[in-house]
Amino acid sequence: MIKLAITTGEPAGIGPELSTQLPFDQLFQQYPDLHLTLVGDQSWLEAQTNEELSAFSDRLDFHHIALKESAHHGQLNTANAQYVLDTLTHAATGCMNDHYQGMVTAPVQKSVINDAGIPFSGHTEFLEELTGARKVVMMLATEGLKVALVTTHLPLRNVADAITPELLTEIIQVTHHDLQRYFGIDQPHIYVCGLNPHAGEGGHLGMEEITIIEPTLNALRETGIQLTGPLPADTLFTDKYLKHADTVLAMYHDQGLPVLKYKGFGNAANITLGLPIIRTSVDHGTALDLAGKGLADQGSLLTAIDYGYKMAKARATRRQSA
Ligand SMILES: NC(=O)c1ccc[n+]([C@@H]2O[C@H](COP(=O)([O-])OP(=O)(O)OC[C@H]3O[C@@H](n4cnc5c(N)ncnc54)[C@H](O)[C@@H]3O)[C@@H](O)[C@H]2O)c1
Ligand SMILES: N[C@H](C(=O)O)[C@H](O)COP(=O)(O)O
Repeated sequence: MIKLAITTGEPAGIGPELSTQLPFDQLFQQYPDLHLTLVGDQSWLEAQTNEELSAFSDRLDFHHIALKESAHHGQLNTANAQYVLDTLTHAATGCMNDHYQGMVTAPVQKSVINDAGIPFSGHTEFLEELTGARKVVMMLATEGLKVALVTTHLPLRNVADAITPELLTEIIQVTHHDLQRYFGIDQPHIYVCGLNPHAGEGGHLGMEEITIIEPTLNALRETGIQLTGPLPADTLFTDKYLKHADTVLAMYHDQGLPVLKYKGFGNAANITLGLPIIRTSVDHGTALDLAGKGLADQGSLLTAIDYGYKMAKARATRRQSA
């Protein structure tokens, strides 16, 4: 069995309805050895669907974690911030001790967790710390394009200072390793964006390409990693380059993700590389404007389940043949 935990996310957002209104019949036919556990407040979750979920009890169950206060669609409540984190902790520790083979996360509202007084910048960073991973990488994937990020949830003002040879080296090594490990790409070819407009215009529009990015890529090429770049980010995202790229490495969140989401929003997944566990997620946020209205699209959650399942299968196969 491949057991995936689905953390149902911010209770006021679209996560609970997406998780409980999945086409379970179809999913369990498509993946004959898939088992799903919905992690969250069982009463609140069951209230989001008209379907009798107990009909799938051999393949679907709940791990109940009680809300601290009643949830209401579209209304954030700091009292439930710790509940959200508890769902993540349950799923991640369950993955670490092999109770689950992976976790798929519905969206959380980062602001309400911070408003509750708990510093939180995202699942990616939270899981890096919780699992003790050395370095993780945020990568979003859709059909025909994967984009990994050097920096994640960082104010733009701080991005340039954060890009060091050490960080860039670790990010590329993790990306290279996990493209091999989970995606079966023997020699991944990574295309790297510059940081500055026109990749620095020969130093006239910024020096980071010359002082940091080029020397780091050169050193990594010596170790056998296939790298092209740094290229100007505006034209890197064209077919001429993308048809050869196994992944594009963007220097910061809004350099890479708008392109990925323009291409694949609703059919993309967010995958955390470098963790000792498998974690995939949706490509969207809590969509408080849609919560409870039955308007939220399920495509990304289905894509995240698909990636999570296939990654877990790849790992199981690897372990069997080891
Ligand atoms: N995986 C995650 O946990 C995750 C991902 C992105 C954003 N967020 C968080 O979500 C919160 C809201 O972020 P935002 O407003 O930038 O992004 P958002 O994705 O919640 O909303 C952006 C737009 O996309 C629409 N949308 C989102 N999901 C949709 C779906 N499934 N079907 C149809 N339309 C959908 C929304 O209605 C809105 O118009 C923030 O706190 C952010 O940090 C969480
Ligand atoms: N950066 C992600 C996106 O824009 O889709 C999102 O904020 C989720 O990040 P985490 O998986 O770290 O929560």
